[in-house]
This record gives sequence, structure tokens and C-alpha cells, in this order.
Amino acid sequence: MTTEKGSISIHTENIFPIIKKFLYSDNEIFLRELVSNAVDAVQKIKRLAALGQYNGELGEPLVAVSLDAPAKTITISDNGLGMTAEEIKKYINQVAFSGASEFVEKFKDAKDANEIIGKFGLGFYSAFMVADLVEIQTLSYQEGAEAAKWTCDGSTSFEISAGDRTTRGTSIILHINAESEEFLSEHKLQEILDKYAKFLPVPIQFGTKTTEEEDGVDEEGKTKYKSVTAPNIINTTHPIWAKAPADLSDQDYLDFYKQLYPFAEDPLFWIHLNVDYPFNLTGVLYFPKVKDDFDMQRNKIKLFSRQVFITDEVKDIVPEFLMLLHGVIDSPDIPLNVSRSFLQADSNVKKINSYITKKVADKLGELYQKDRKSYEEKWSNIGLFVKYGMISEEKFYDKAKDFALLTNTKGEHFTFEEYKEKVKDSQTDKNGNIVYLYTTDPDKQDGFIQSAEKKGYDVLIMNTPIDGHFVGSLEHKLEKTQLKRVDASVTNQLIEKDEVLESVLSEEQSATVKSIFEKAIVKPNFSVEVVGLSPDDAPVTVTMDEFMRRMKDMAKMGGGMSFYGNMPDSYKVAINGNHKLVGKILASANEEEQSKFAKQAVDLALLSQGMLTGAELTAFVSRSVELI
Ligand SMILES: Nc1ncnc2c1ncn2[C@@H]1O[C@H](COP(=O)(O)OP(=O)(O)OP(=O)(O)O)[C@@H](O)[C@H]1O
Repeated sequence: MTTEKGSISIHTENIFPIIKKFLYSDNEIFLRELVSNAVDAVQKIKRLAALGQYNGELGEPLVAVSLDAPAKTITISDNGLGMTAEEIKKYINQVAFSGASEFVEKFKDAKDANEIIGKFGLGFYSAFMVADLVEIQTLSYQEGAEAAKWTCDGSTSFEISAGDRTTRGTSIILHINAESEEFLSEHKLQEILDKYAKFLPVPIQFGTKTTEEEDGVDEEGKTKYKSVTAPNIINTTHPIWAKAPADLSDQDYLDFYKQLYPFAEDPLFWIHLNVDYPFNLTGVLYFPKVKDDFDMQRNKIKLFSRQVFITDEVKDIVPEFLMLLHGVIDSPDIPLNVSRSFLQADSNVKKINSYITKKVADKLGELYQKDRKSYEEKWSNIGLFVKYGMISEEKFYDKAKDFALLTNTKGEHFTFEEYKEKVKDSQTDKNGNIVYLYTTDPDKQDGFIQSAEKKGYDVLIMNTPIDGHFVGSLEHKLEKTQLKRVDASVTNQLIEKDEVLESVLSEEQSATVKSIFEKAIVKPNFSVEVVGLSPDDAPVTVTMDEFMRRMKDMAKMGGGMSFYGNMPDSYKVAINGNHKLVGKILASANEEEQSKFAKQAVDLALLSQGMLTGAELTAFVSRSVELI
């Protein structure tokens, strides 16, 4: 073969400096690109052999990555199909640009190297992000092929000459540049390989390792061991998501989970995804144990394309609410190298999204059907996904409404349908609306809960971070149903009925009581009213209106509503006209004593709701001491 020099046919003279400079931050992906090319080459020769187009010896498929730190080289070597000099010219030299101007135009806005590399078929050229000089040594599988060598120093000129390889395959030798010497470390390369190549379908060898092997027995009959050097294969070529679910045991799934997340608790259950039409997708999604801290759990799903790790930023591919899941998704059909906005509009991504949603809903439905008791036990963990999903995806709501559970203060679980049946008789108001009562804090709202339960009402627990939104969405979805926090008003008025308990006080007496309390309470945002409750109910109850409270909660969570957020908290103080304390206050002739009692009663109400603090609490304590 004669040596041939030439110029790479791209239209921008200084392409390599551009690649180096702009893609610098992401430069570790050179290894992913070159190793995947090598894997492809190995798989291609296997296919050719299977098709009868190659009859030579296949050998054990292998890709080897090796480091020669003193020589400052990294070599990626494979026993794949190799290339002829002609093929090098065709595949390597003619970089697939639709035009330099388009390239320059596009990369200006590109955020990471991934975007550029895939889009412009620059996989191989990512080598120049870390190397001054790149050498290809290759021997094609084709009969009579001659070994070829290609070198390029990062300018646009290259050289092709006779090569040294005597066995089929390709070696890419990178002469690492001065700025990239960090890659001349075994540790660093191992780390990158672990990240991107751990599940590639062809064995990837990185150096050797020493292991202990049995070596007969010593004089005392004990087993002897000897150290042996073996190739260090860094990957699992058949990860579980690439296998058939029927061939896997629960232990296999748990082991794989541990491999992915060594520090996580065992997952609750998992879903094996496997679809090949209308798009190709495999994967295993795990439901981790999550309680309230779901922000910590994000970005745990790993995205692969044909077993090459791509990213763990799966936003836009997995529905938002399922970002809490763990596991892997592998799809060659997800366009990996395009911008995020493009991804959202991609029809495959949309289909994948709804497929995953459906699968997850089906799995949950199945668990519920199969073993309700164990499903209920898991509810505190899965409830979060289900609620989040119901709020954010209409389609998921439609499926989940049959297996979503509501939990009451007694720890009993009900489906929506069951709950409606349970409370509809006692909790329907005079307008025909069913009122569901809930508590966001069973301890703090205990007084209200007890008083509601005394009336025969049931109280639901809604105390997770998502419940505020969930309550809103339930009210929106369930017909003629209202949800009220149990402390939204005095128990008698929570569910408005026709029968009204009259206050025993005359109008005049009511007005007197009202003014005594108004004077006693110095807070401007407390409005006082006298109502007729049962003599057993508390003498004073302080409440915040349901609507106002919800708006304020939303403002706190950053859901807009800043108008309400900025308003001062305002409370209703309900005086129970039928309570004997009120009679006592009225009967007292001493204004000071009246005020003292009123203050005391209001403070007790505040105290029972954890609202009495600071100087007011101190004043209350000394007043109480005095009263004793
Ligand atoms: N190790 C190799 N063995 C045989 N052929 C190779 C090898 N590496 C690269 N090639 C050839 O060079 C071509 C160009 O490689 P390059 O990585 O630039 O693009 P690609 O692999 O086609 O696409 P991309 O990497 O962007 O997905 C490959 O399609 C393949 O034909």
C-alpha cells in the first residue's frame, strides 16, 4: 500500500480546535463514543458471520481498553469487522456534515457535547477532544484485505499507509494532549468505563486483575490458594433488562437494584418494561421506599441506548410523577442528541411516556387486586406516586381512581367508592354535597378531630407534602363533594345541615358577650361571633376559613396566589353561647373579671391548636397561676 496524504473533507478548516474548545467540559464521552464504535464493530462481524457473509474464525468477542501512561496513550482495540483503507476514507474522512455553515450555526447554542456529536455523526472525532494525534490500526475481515493505518494530528490533513495489525479488527490509539492528562490515570478511566460501559453487550476488558484461585491442599489438609492474573472485564453483557422476565427471579431483580444503588433500601416492587412496537423499549423500574422527602429521590432512573449509558437526566422521557422511581430504561428510539424542547415534541417520546404511565398504573392495579392487605401496607410509600400521578396526568387519574386509597384517623383505608358509601349518610350537607373532612396534623388538630368524631363524622388524614394539591384535585374530580379541613370552622358548621342549634342567649346578651370578647382580644385580625353549639363543645374555637387557608398554603408552596400570601392571617373566633362559661361571664358584674375569663378562654382555644406562643403564652401562664 502506498502512503496517501489528503485533507479531510469538511468545509471548515479549523474544525478540531472548535471541537476541543467548545466541547471541553464534556470531554470524557470520547471513551463512550470510541468504545461503542468498537462494540458496534464486534456486533457487525457477528451478524456477518450469522448471515454467512463471513466464514473465518470469529474468536471471543472482545473490546480492550488499555492505558500506557508513560507513553501518554490510550488504546481502544476490538476484534470487530475492521476497515479497509477505502472504508477509512469513506467513513472516517468524509465527516458527515450537511455543511460547515450549518454546523457552526448549530453549535453556537448547543449546551453540551452530546448534542453536537450525535447530530453531526462526530462520534469518532470526539477523540480529538483529548488527543493531539489519533492513530487507527485496522485489518478488515474481507478476504485479501491489507492492514491499514491512518493518522491525523488534529489538523484537517491525514495520512493513510500500510498498517501493522495482523489480526482482524481495529485499534484506535490516542496520543493524549497536555490538557487532558487527567485521563492518563487508571482510576479515572475505570470510573468513566463504570459510568458508560457497565452494561455494554460485548465484554470490555480494562487491564488485568489478580484473583485468588484454589491450588490443592497443604500438609495440614487446608485448601491452598494462588494468585492468578485474569483479564479485568468491567461489564455485564446481559443486564437483566435485556432478559426475559420469565427467566428472572425476585432475587435477580433485587441484586440488580443493589448493583445500581448500593446504599438504597430494598425496593417495594418493580415493573419489567418490554415493548418492541411501535417503539423499542426495555427496562426495569423499581418503586423505592419513599416517604416525604421525595426531592432527594429524583434523577435515579438511568437511560441507556442499546446498553450504552446515556444519562440519568430522564426528565421529559419519563412522566414527571414517575421521576421518583428508580431503575433503567433502554431505548434506541429516544433521540438522545437533540435539545430538550425537541424531545418533548418527539412523537416517540410521547408514546413512551404514555406507555410507561399505563404500565405503572396496570401494575398498581394488579397489586391492589391480588393482595389488598399487602397493598395497604405499602400505601404510605406508594401513595405519594399515586397521588402525584393523579394530579399531574389525566389518564393516570382515570386508572388510579379505582385503586387509590383514602386513609382515616383510625388507620383504615378506603377506595374512593367505598369512602363515599361510608360517609354519604352522615356527611351530606343541606345542599346535597358530601363533605369529606380531613386533618393535616392529627396532633395539632386533635380537639377538632375528637369533636367531629363525637358527631359521628369521619376524618381523613392528609398530611403528606402532596396532599394540599391532592385535596384540590379530588374536589375538582369527585362530583358534589367538598373537602374541608376539620378546623375550618366549628364542628357544627363544618357540614351545614338544616337543623340549627339555637343559642340560649338573647340578642342583647349575644351582643354583650361579643363586645366583651372583642375588647379582651387585642388582635386586629380576629373576628368574633357568638354561635349556638352544644353545651359540651368548647366555649371558644378559633378557626381559619378553608378557602383562605388553602390559598395561603399554596402561596407558601410557591403556587402563585401571592395576593393571598401577602394578606395577614385572619381568624374567626366562635363563642359557644350555650356553654356555661359564657353564662358565668355574663353573670359577673366585674368588668375586669369578665375580660380575664374571656382572655383565658380564647387563650385556651389558641393553646389547644399550638397557636399560643411568646409573650402571649407567658401572660397566659401567669394569668392561670393567678386564677388558681
Ligand atoms: N472500531 C471500529 N471498527 C470498524 N469501523 C469503525 C470503528 N470505529 C468507527 N468505524 C466506522 O466509522 C464510522 C464513523 O464513526 P462515528 O463514530 O464517527 O459515527 P457513527 O458511529 O456512525 O455514528 P455515532 O457515533 O454518531 O453514533 C462508523 O459508522 C464505522 O463505519
